[in-house]
Amino acid sequence: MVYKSVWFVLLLIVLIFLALFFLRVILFKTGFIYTLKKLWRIAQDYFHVYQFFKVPELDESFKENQLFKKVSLYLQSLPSLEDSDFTNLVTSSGKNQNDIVLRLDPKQTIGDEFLGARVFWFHEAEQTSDSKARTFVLKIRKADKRRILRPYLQHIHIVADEMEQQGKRDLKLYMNAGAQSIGGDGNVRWRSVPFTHPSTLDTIAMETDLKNKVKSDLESFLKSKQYYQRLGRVWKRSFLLYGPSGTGKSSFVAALANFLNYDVYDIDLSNVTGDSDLKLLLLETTPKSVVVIEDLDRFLMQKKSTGVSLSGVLNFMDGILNSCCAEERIMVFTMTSKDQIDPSILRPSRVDVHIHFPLCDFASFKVLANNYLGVKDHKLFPQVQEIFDNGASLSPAEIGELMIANRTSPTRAIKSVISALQTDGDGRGSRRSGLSNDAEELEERSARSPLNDGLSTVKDLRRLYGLFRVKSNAKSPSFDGGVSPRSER
Ligand SMILES: Nc1ncnc2c1ncn2[C@@H]1O[C@H](COP(=O)(O)OP(=O)(O)OP(=O)(O)O)[C@@H](O)[C@H]1O
Ligand SMILES: [Mg+2]
Repeated sequence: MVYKSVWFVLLLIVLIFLALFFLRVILFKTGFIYTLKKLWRIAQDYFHVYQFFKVPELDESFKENQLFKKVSLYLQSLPSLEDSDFTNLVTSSGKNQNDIVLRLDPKQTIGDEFLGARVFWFHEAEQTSDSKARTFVLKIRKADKRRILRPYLQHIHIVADEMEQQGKRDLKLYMNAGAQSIGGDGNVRWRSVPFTHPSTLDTIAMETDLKNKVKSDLESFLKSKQYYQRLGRVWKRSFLLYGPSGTGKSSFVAALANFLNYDVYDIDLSNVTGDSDLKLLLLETTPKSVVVIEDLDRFLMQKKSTGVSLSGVLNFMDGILNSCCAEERIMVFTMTSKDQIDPSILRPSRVDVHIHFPLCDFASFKVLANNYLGVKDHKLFPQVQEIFDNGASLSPAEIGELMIANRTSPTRAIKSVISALQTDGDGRGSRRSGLSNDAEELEERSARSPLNDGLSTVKDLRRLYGLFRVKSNAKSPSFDGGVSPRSER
């Protein structure tokens, strides 16, 4: 009898173990618990009163809503986005296109916890006449609203700003769309594309001292909000980049934007209808941006019939507008030479820093050789240095193109640069003086052993790319900056 009851107890224990095992499988390996939780939440939601707050992508004047950008960034950081039933995986539109980011699906709702309250986010896409306006909607319990709404929005700002500083924000390049696209529903002054220019301050061939000065100037600018406020000055910094074509002015603008993690607003003055249009363009830029006007000298000298006057440009540079919409902005103006420019453009405080971009010297050549050919030193370097010392020079763009065309062989690349410097490098310090004419060039090319089948001289390049070099002195680069700068004139 005792024997039988022992067997019975053992059987019972085994059965209980089996039952527990299957229960565990059912609960954890299936979605049973998850479904129960979800049903419980739906039941809870049903008995609460909610308020909805919309965050549209564009405001009433079709400007980008900054809060929309921040919410978009903030939602990417939420673990609930990753844990939700489904979400969108998209490749980043930023520099690293291999990055995969999570994006809220239009049919998706995700939750977030803040100060013990639960809030929800979802998307709402409204189809207008010619564009799809996106809106984020925040769903918050009425009982929690008064307590958490403001701190929650502040929290979003802080998290999004931190993510921006860590470079998680995809930069954008804005271009002024021109008169034809202004007016009407959904039309905007600025059109944007992802900004993916790879140029950095490290890849720019520039005197090391000057580069370090630029870096520390930018770093101190970023930290000086209070300082500028105390001085009663607008927190902005203006740069004038001047030098011959192909010396790296545009690449430097891109490098600035990458260094600061700022968007770029590229103003094409020939697309601006008049002074007021120019003002409105500036009004519609956002903080943390580099606003660029390229080839300002060419525009001012051509006096095109765009309606933009010199005073319009001056107002743009430092006018009353700055007080309301130029905070935390870098303004950059590029030109080939300051010689023909109206002195009022260059007056102190209108442009804070003047940077000269000269033709290549030996130091810049070495940076280019390292960047383009991966060569830090080479037996031909002394010969190159001698040619530079004798006064020959080309633009970094011309030297860079020769290096790209011959990149499979550093020796061939350097030889082609030497040959180009001797024939095209202003003729100074080479066997001939003055610029070679085409007959001499042909004669010389037939006598010269072919360095490669492709591009060997700068003339080839100029024919190919239509590069026209403006002659200038290959002086050492200069940096003229400071909060109260001097004009070099
Ligand atoms: N200082 C430099 N360092 C590195 N690369 C350079 C430099 N200057 C020119 N390059 C290379 O040459 C090309 C042309 O340069 P970029 O467009 O920046 O010249 P630019 O001064 O703006 O010319 P332009 O006045 O004609 O607009 C770029 O691809 C860039 O990589
Ligand atoms: Mg340029």
